[in-house]
Parts: sequence; structure tokens; C-alpha cells
Amino acid sequence: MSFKPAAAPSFAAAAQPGRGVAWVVGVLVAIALFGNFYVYDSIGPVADLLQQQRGFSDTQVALLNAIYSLPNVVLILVGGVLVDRFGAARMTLMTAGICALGAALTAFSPNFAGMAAGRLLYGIGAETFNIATLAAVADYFGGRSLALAMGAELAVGRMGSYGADMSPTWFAGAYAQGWQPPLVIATAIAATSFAAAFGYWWVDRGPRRAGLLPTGKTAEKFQWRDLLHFGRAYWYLLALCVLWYSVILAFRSTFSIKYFQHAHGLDLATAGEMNSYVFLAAVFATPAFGWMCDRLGRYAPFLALGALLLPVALGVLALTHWSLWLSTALIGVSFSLVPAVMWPLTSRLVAPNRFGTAIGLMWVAQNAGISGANLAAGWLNDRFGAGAANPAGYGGMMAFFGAASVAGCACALLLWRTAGRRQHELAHGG
Ligand SMILES: NCCCC[C@H](N)C(=O)NCC(=O)O
Repeated sequence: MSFKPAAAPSFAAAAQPGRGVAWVVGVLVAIALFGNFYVYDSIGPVADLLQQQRGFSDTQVALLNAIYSLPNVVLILVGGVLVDRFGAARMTLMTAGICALGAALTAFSPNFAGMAAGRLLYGIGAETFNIATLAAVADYFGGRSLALAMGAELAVGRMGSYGADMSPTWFAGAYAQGWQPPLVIATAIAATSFAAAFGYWWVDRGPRRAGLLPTGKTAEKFQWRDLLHFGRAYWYLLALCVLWYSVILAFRSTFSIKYFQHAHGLDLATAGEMNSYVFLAAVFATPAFGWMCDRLGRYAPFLALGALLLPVALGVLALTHWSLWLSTALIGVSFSLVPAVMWPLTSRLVAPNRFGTAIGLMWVAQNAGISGANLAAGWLNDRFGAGAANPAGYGGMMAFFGAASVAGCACALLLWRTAGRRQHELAHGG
């Protein structure tokens, strides 16, 4: 089995596609990513409506996002192999199609099982889609501004998340009609993502036929024993990745809007808007923080700072009546800083020819964590009867997120102690 996860810029083609074509591909992939992230975050804004109008429990709402991650505990590795085998453009197109079908099934299903099947289908497509789009950027920008191009693509994806949170304001008429029209809008946006993926596939045929793109023949053989041979610092990073993403995604993408409505008395549009600022900040701050760390040549201390801000923000939210702006700003900095540092730091802690395996393993564990965190939070809310009539019932969920984020912060500090010296951050390790 070969495995060349796309994030690894492991080739430097002698001849490359022209800059013009690269930019066209970059824009098309960005549009496709925007749509993909919008659909991921489309459940949070309708969570309260799903409960009021369809009688869903919090566990059911949680399952709609957990089921995205569940198949990817295995599929990420398969997805890497498929991208390798069939090329980034074909896999982007194929997975964008699966995502659009999943979004449609979610929006038009008459019952919970159908909606869950739709989110499952969407999840099956989406994480491999993420790998394929990273591969697309590596194909066209490898050897020239790759980090900046990847940062910019991630930033456009975050705009999709921002759009989903702003949708109660932008599409107030649709939300006034109930839970379904907002999900139909998400389906239309997924169709646009598919159209952009089709455009990318179309443009890509020329350079690929001209032999200007990697063929996959250089892919490394995947060896199971490779998984065990990373240094200690890598395992701290993996643990942080699991804990931090589990909290941030299960909270921000599933429950925060509903929590703001019930525990802090905001209406749906204002709650969505408050949540959206975290994503909006990340659009600009993620590339800026990446640039700053590159300039300073320091990563681990900033990662520790980003990881620390998450439990502080959750504490402010759960234990005080201070302005929601403060916790939003703290989470916004954390949400921008941690991804900006995590992926470049990974490339510094592992040897270049093991970077792909390192990322693949991190995403496998991360998906298991996100899934588990969503289900645990939903179960806790149901167990303690959380809702508009009982805001205190959210205490269990907030304590759980707080504890997980403190554990993540401890991993970041251990990482800093283990491999956070300037000389470590310059060198490739295990
Ligand atoms: N689109 C939301 C889920 C993305 C999960 C993905 N495995 C990942 O970690 N992406 C990087 C990021 O910071 O979003």
C-alpha cells in the first residue's frame, strides 16, 4: 500500500504548471473549500430549531456532527491512498460530489435516520476532500509560497464557517420558515463547491497530460511500524491535536450557538453572529500568526499560549457574567494561533519523508476525538436536562470541555519542555 498524504510537499517538479493556471486552480479549490466548511458548520445554527420542531435530543444533534468524524477514523488513511492513486483533481471532484449528495440527503430526509445517513455520507466525502485539496495546493504551489498558499486556502475555508454562523442573519427569511430551508441553502452551497471542483478537474487535465504534475510513483510505501517510531514530542502534539480540536469543534460547530441562546439569553441571529467572529478572526489571524512564527523561528511557546487561552475562555464563559466579547476574543486567538502553529511545527518535529504519515495519524486520532467529544457533550446535556428552561444543565458539558482543554494545555506545555528549544524547532526529528 502506498501512502503519500497530500500535505507533504515531497516533490519538486522540474517543470511546473504556469502561475496563471496555478492561480485559477487556487481560486477554484478555495471556492470548493468555502462550500465544504459551510456545510460542516450548518448544523449548529439549526440545532435549536431541530429540537423545537422535530423534537431531537442533544444526543441526536451531537450525532449529526459526530457521525461526520466516525468513518474517518479509518477512511483518512484510505483517502490518502486514493488521492495518491487517482490524483488530487479526480478525488476532489469525486468527494465534492459525495459531499453534495450527503448535504441533500440531510436537508430532504423526513426523519432523523435519513439526516444522520446524509451527514455520514458527507463525512465520508469531506475529510478525503480536505486531503485532496491540500494535494491540489501542493501540486500547483509546491516549491513556491506553499505555506502561504495553504494558509490562504484554510482562511477561505474559515470564511465558509463564518458564513454558516452568519446565515441566520443573512438568510433570516429562510430561518423564519424552520429548520429545513437553511439546510437546503447549505445543499445549494455544496452544489457550488461541486461545480468549482469540476472546474478544477477540467483545468487540471492540461498540466496533468503534459506531465507537469506528480504521478504518485514516488509515493512512499506505507509501513505500519513507521507509526510507532515518532519521538515523544510528536505524541504530545498528537494528544494536543486530539484534545484541542475535539473541544473547539464540538463546542463551536455543534453546541455554542444553542448554548449562547439558552445560557446567555441571545436570540438565534445574535448567537450565530457572536460565534462567527471566532471564524472571522481566524480568516485574517491564522496566516498572520503563521507569518509571525516563521519570522521569529519559534513555535512551541505560541502553541502553548494558544492552548492555554481555550480553557481560560471556557472558564470565563461558564463561571462569570463578563461580556461574551471577552471569551469570543480569547477563543478567536486560540482558534487562529493553534492551527497556524500546529502544522508547521509538525513538519519541524518529524522527518520530511514521514510528514504525511504523521499528519494522517493525527487526523485519524483527531476524528475519533471529535466524534467522542460531540457524543459526550450531547449525552451530558440530555442527562442534566440542559435547555432554555434549565441553563444550568449545560454545566456538565462546560466542565467536560474545560477538563479536556486543560489536558490539551498540559500536553502543549510538555511539548514545549520536550522540544520547544529554538534548536529543536530548527531541526527535523523522528
Ligand atoms: N472542516 C472542519 C473539520 C476539519 C478537520 C480536519 N481534519 C482538520 O484538522 N483541518 C484543519 C483545520 O484547522 O481545520
